[in-house]
Amino acid sequence: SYHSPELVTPHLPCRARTNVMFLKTHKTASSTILNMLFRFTEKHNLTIALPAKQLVHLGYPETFTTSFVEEFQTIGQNYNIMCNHLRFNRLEVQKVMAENTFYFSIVRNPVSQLESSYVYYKDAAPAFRTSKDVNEYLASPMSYYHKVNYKQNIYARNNMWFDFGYDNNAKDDESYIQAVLEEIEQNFHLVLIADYFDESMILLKHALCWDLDDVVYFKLNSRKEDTVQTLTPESKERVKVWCSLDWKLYLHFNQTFWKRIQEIVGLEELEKEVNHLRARQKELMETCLSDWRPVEKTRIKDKALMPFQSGAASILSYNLNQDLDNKSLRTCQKIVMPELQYMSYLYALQHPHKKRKQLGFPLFWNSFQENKTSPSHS
Ligand SMILES: Nc1ncnc2c1ncn2[C@@H]1O[C@H](COP(=O)(O)OS(=O)(=O)O)[C@@H](OP(=O)(O)O)[C@H]1O
Repeated sequence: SYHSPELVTPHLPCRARTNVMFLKTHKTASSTILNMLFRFTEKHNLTIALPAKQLVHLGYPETFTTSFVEEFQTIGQNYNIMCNHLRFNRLEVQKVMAENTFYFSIVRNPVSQLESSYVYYKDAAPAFRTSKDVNEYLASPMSYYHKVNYKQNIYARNNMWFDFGYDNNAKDDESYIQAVLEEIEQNFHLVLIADYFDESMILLKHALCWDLDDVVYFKLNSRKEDTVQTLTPESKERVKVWCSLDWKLYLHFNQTFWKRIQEIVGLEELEKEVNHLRARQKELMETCLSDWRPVEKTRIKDKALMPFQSGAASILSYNLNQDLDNKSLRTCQKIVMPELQYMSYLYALQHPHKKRKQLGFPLFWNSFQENKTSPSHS
């Protein structure tokens, strides 16, 4: 039988990794991970590579270059964390991240990923805009997806493949796909699976030598039930053909994911730790939230916690408990804070002399300032 070194020396000491690059793919639970990495950045006082000037992403959908990073000219290859949306390009990313950086990403079953993408990017992608619903789109994608719109249609086909830096319209060729998968294996230490999110968090925790609290999260960017479209069984099969590059990407990394779980964690330990994670999450939700579940935008009391809305999706968020002490309030605010708000908050902290991000949200920054001194703010 297999003897890991842990059996001999029970708690092999390890040090938390603090140089981490996360490739934020689209509609894959990546905002939930970004929030986690933002909190980790603050906890350890790390330097994070944020979008330059008034950018909200690191140049996406353009291929990443260092010019998209705020103050790269002065900070150089000394960033600890990078996790905002970007289209991956190893050589340029390496110029930003410290030598011993841990690279990871996440993929999701393309069937649900595409449906989520369809609703969220309904207005942004011409192929989605001109079709009635996702089933109609999948019945004959080529009648909505045209070459002239390739650039705006990145969300409409093999979007994850595109995010990793590859051609999302490439031919489904076995040796090409193999070569890409091998390259991704080389560039990334770990690829997580959104469909097994809690298991992913435990694997990440082990790989990075982090604490349980570092991977505790509230689900962000989820949709109101009635904006989720139901795929017919035929549509589900069609996604696997229409997005065959993403489908093969997913199949491959789903396999490596479970191999890594067995090597690093073990199934028994995994179950135990997933239960711990869920218990801790529940505990935090009871402390932090006034409504147990996420609520839709019209019911969000603090406008500063309103998530960005897009397409035909109704994106949910949380209402905080009104009587939190200062310390809990700060913890709770951060764990529910939507991407754009948290990004511009960190930007103001790390680049105090630069012009603040103009997000067009109602006095979001002031609202957080007020919250610090007046916990009963609503
Ligand atoms: N923890 C966890 N577990 C499982 N699924 C989760 C989790 N967190 C977010 N989500 C789902 O991920 C979808 C949002 O993805 P992203 O945050 O990557 O979207 S975005 O590209 O940044 O806009 C969105 O999917 P849909 O609800 O299908 O749209 C979220 O519900």
